[in-house]
Amino acid sequence: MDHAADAHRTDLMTITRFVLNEQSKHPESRGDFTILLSHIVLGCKFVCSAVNKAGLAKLIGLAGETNVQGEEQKKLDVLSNEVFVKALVSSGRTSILVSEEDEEAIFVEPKLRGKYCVVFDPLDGSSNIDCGVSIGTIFGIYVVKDGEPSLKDVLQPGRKMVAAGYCMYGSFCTLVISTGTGVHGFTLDPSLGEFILTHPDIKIPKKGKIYSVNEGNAKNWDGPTAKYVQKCKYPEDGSSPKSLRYIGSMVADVHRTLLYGGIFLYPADKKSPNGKLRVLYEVFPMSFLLEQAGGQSFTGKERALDLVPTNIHERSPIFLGSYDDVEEIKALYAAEGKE
Ligand SMILES: O=P(O)(O)OC[C@H]1O[C@](O)(COP(=O)(O)O)[C@@H](O)[C@@H]1O
Ligand SMILES: [Mg+2]
Ligand SMILES: [Mg+2]
Repeated sequence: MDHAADAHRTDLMTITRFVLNEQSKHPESRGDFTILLSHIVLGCKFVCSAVNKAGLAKLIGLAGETNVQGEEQKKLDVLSNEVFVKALVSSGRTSILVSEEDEEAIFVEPKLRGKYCVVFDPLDGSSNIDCGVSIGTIFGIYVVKDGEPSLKDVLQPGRKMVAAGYCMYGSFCTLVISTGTGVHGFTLDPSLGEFILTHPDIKIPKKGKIYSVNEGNAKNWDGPTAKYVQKCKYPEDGSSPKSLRYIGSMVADVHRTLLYGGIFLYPADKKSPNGKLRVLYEVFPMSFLLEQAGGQSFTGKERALDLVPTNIHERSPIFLGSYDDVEEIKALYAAEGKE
């Protein structure tokens, strides 16, 4: 799809108009989701602005340090967490929040409660903050069951999410979301302060030419991962080797995978048998988006969205990307099971 040409046809569709259009397809809807999303969008704009100023404002000092005015400086991930917690609580549409930055789930006080639970990584790619490389925010949304909210509302398989998305703070600011009817990408116009639909109905290429993994962990990989990466470099069918791209920010690596195709891996290894990435606010939202775009996501054992987490910061190995590329790694794990 020619996204540049499509951007013209979208007639300056802002994210607010887009979500209101979606809402009008559900006559029973009372606009709760639209309000929640507008608060998430506000959080993204706020963090985007802080990220853009970080190099100058010395926001990237260590948490607890003081700046020249004697004010306490906050690390960007601490600041981003505060921004999102405030934005989500003040929406009046959430009951439970799970953030990478908070050890415990946050239960919203009864008078501000609403029907959603939001799981999020307020700032993903922390190792890239200080050098100005793309970082992002990842979020997933569940509906809270009736009655007193409890951890059971969040410890659910990823397929139960009603929406997921991420915002990438890169050379421009991009917000990618899915409410279960395809994946749509918006780009922030800084002069308008509006996210404009630039990438409607994103579909990941069926097969890609890029693999993305931290190869520094290779000596500890299991057989199927090692075999897969070997095949990327030395294809047995005589085709060209895949290119390696690895930014080290999941948001940026997954965004490129979504647009260009290929595979992103954060596998298990001998040192980290559950991999590194967190199920609720990294693996699930990205898997939801990739499936909605026509790709796949696999843990080495099962479809990632079928996992049932038992604690809020649980980790899982992850292989996600183009349908055919993920099929190949699935076949290698299936073959290992038969050896
Ligand atoms: O440095 P490594 O081990 O390759 O890990 C990179 C991964 O770690 C992360 O930075 C973890 O996320 P946080 O920065 O939110 O902790 C991912 O964005 C990225 O995919
Ligand atoms: Mg992260
Ligand atoms: Mg983080």
